[in-house]
Amino acid sequence: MMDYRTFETPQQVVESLANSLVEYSKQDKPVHISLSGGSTPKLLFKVLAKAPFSTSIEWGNLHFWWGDERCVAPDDAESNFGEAQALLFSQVALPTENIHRILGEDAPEQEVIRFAQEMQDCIPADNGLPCFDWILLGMGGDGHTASLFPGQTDYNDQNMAIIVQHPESGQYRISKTARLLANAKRISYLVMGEGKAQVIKQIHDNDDAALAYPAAQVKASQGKTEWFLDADAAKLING
Ligand SMILES: O=C1O[C@H](COP(=O)(O)O)[C@@H](O)[C@H](O)[C@H]1O
Repeated sequence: MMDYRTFETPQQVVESLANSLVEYSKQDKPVHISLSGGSTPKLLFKVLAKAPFSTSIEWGNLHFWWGDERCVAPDDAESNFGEAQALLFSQVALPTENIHRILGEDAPEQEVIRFAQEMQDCIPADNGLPCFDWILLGMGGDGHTASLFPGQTDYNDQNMAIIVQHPESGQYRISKTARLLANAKRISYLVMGEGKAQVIKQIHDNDDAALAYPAAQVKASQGKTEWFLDADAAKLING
């Protein structure tokens, strides 16, 4: 059973996630968080960059990673890291060593190995795999999540990270695998806007196994999975 949380406005959705981040940061230990890319998390980054969140979060306890990265330079407009850096990290007291970016500018064949090794070295393992405390994922209009696309995702891939080509643009990306994502303690999908409402309805109404959407399939196998939606994204599931 999926946990759907619907909020009236995008601002309310991201404030709820930001409050979770405050709580995580108060734990007296390093907390490993994986961010989503694309356009949806921009508002979350902007809200976190301002008071009260910018000042109440204990940034030194938080370690940030990404579910996927485009193989571009960090200052490219397409860079998932670049977006978070510009909107959030440059505005708050986060130690630079707590930013674990995927090096999109490096050769993907080498970077996919280096990134996997960094996760293995830094993140406590469970079931023989790094276990993230919290993974935030987005969902594309085609039901993809991270850079796991419908029709080209191997849910049993034993690697931690893979090189992927975007099915339409051909852009190279590095993504966490479905198996690694599913090993997280908590997965929260952040989905906003009317353009995603139809896919949300399908995921809500159908058995996950019947759907080809990676966003329907990738769930925390031993943890909790939630959907954080604004009213527009949820408009076809809320009577
Ligand atoms: O390509 C990507 O798309 C998804 C969704 O992006 P959005 O722009 O519709 O929010 C995102 O979660 C993923 O990280 C990204 O690389």
